[in-house]
Amino acid sequence: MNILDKIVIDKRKEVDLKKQLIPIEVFENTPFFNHKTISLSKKLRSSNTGIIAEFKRKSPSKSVINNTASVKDVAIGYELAGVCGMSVLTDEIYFGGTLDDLITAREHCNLPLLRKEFIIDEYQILEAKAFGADAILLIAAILTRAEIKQFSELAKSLKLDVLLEVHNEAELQKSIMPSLDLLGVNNRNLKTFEVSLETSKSLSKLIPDDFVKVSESGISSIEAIKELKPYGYQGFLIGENFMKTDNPGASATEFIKSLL
Ligand SMILES: O=P(O)(O)OC[C@@H](O)[C@@H](O)c1c[nH]c2ccccc12
Repeated sequence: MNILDKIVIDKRKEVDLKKQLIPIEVFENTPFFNHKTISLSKKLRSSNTGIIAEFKRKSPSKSVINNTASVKDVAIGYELAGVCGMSVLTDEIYFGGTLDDLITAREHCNLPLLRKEFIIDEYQILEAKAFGADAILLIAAILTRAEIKQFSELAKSLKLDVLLEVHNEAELQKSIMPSLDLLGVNNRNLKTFEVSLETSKSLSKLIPDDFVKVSESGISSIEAIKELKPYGYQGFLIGENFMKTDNPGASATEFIKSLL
């Protein structure tokens, strides 16, 4: 069994348990549920840097990345740096994140917020909205086409943007549909953790122009971004490169300065 299979098994248990504890009516009555969302795709279309900066404490591939940074400081720092959006990991077991991180980020910045989660159930999409998200991630490797359609249509009805993540051509072909806003190519294979920017380069030509193209993972230099831009990428999702430093916000500031 690969790590992705394990994550999905644990996620199923977690969601089934939560469903028994918190009914969706609770989400529908939260202040953020009817809040106007900020579109990540629109922001990326009009940006010349396109950085989506992530809050990530640990990961299965790297174990601890940053145990001390506060989500409040990082959200404020990322916004000051001029990033286009912030991605907040909410998976606890494998990434050390929580839904509280998402709401804390919401309270301290006006950036479009992506809930970074292994979504396998509609419940998590309602939850994302209730905790202040503007966009959700759907991972093609763990969903059928029917699920991608059902989940993305629900997200759209809640005015959430949808970032669909693929890692190869088959995942991309099975996923293309009008209810998606952003198409992300993960340079990291979630089953083996191998990272290569070539994945973004080779899949770019297969992504229709109506989607905002995002290159995800393993981006640690300005050169990488300059290399990827000619392939049509308008979004660059960066986690570790900022989070591994003492001051992720300041690192993002430096990065963006040298990009402009
Ligand atoms: O830290 P990196 O290599 O810059 O990667 C960030 C982000 O792309 C990565 O965290 C990620 C991309 N897709 C995911 C799906 C689930 C969990 C995490 C991810």
